[in-house]
Amino acid sequence: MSATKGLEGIVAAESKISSIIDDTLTYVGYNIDDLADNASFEEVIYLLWHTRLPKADELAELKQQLADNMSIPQAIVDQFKAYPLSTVHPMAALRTAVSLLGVFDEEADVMDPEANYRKAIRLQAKIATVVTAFARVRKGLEPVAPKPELGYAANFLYMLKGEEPAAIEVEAFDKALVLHADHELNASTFTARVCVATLSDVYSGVTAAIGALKGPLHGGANEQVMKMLSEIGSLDNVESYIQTKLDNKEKIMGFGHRVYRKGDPRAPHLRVMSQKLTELTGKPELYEMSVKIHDMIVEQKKLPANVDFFSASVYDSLGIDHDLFTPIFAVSRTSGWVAHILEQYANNRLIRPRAEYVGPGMQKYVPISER
Ligand SMILES: CC(=O)SCCNC(=O)CCNC(=O)[C@H](O)C(C)(C)COP(=O)(O)OP(=O)(O)OC[C@H]1O[C@@H](n2cnc3c(N)ncnc32)[C@H](O)[C@@H]1OP(=O)(O)O
Ligand SMILES: O=C([O-])CC(=O)C(=O)O
Repeated sequence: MSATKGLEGIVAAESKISSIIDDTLTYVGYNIDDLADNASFEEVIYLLWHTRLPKADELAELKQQLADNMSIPQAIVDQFKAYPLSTVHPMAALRTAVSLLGVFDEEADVMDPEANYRKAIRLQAKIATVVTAFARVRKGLEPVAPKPELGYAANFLYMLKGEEPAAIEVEAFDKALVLHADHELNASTFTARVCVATLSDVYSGVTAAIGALKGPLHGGANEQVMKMLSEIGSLDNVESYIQTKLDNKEKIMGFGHRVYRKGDPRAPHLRVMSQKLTELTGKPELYEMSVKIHDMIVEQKKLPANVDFFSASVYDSLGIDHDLFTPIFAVSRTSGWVAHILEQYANNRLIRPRAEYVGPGMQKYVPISER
């Protein structure tokens, strides 16, 4: 037995949900470019959960179900108020709150497919409220109740800021949600599947996935990209900052990918949005800096940008706090996690690989007094 470091190239599950073949990403066979340009996030949720696009009445029903389930237990808001708010990261708050949602869901451990689907809707609906409520509570503000007549993306921005977003903001945010919704067997989705393959519950699977997404090698990279852009500060500083990092053999966040070689097909969509939004908000330098970084990394490291690189300047342009970028990724990816969890339950087998033992050979126990 010999180990493959990082399970690179190992096919660990069959899935009908999304595929990456020759650098092309599809959700259920629909090209991500097509979906990014045409589908709403709610349509994508339906697609991932039912492996087909919804008809008009089915989409209306899902939107209604999401709107009806957005409120969260007051106990979660009260918990937030008790946190050390100046230091707690929103991803830690989210991880804990999703676990708490499970505590308050009477059906949490009911394992039939209908109950699991109802939980999927509740979780997808409430996770937007959880993230926005935490974002407000830590600023000493009260959470804003969702408006049932708004779509998912608009409601998120409304609950975050307390005012209805402009159409262009909704369009950009909705597209970002579509682009982040699913991605084959990425680290957090794999984590979710491993968790529920023990027949643990949906909330445990998503809580585990949030923990995996939090790391800077995965979803946490978008916040780190913004940190880097803020540190660089101006177009003039890009070259020396990036060159120093490269000379020191440091990783540049938002670049590289385990699966894509030619490039992440989501990045060009985010790049276009970044250009448009930074111009609109009067911060075109942020986009120009991003492009300069991009060109240096592509030229010197031959590494293309991944989904996290241009999303940073997109979310910044939408006036979103930088440490909320990864929680927003989680809000979108919940749709994919849940799709994979339901798929895992439908054809389950415990996921239990082996480890190649590389420690010492057989040893004889030595009493503590003789060590
Ligand atoms: C949503 C997402 O999760 S997308 C990914 C988000 N993560 C990031 O943007 C973090 C930065 N990128 C990375 O760390 C990596 O590219 C990963 C984690 C995404 C993929 O990692 P892996 O497939 O394991 O590649 P690995 O980390 O082994 O890198 C291979 C080589 O490329 C280099 N490399 C990879 N990414 C980068 C980068 N962003 N900057 C500089 N060098 C890099 C590594 O240093 C390594 O070089 P070496 O062979 O000389 O040691
Ligand atoms: O697939 C991966 O390894 C990471 C990624 O891009 C994602 O989860 O969107």
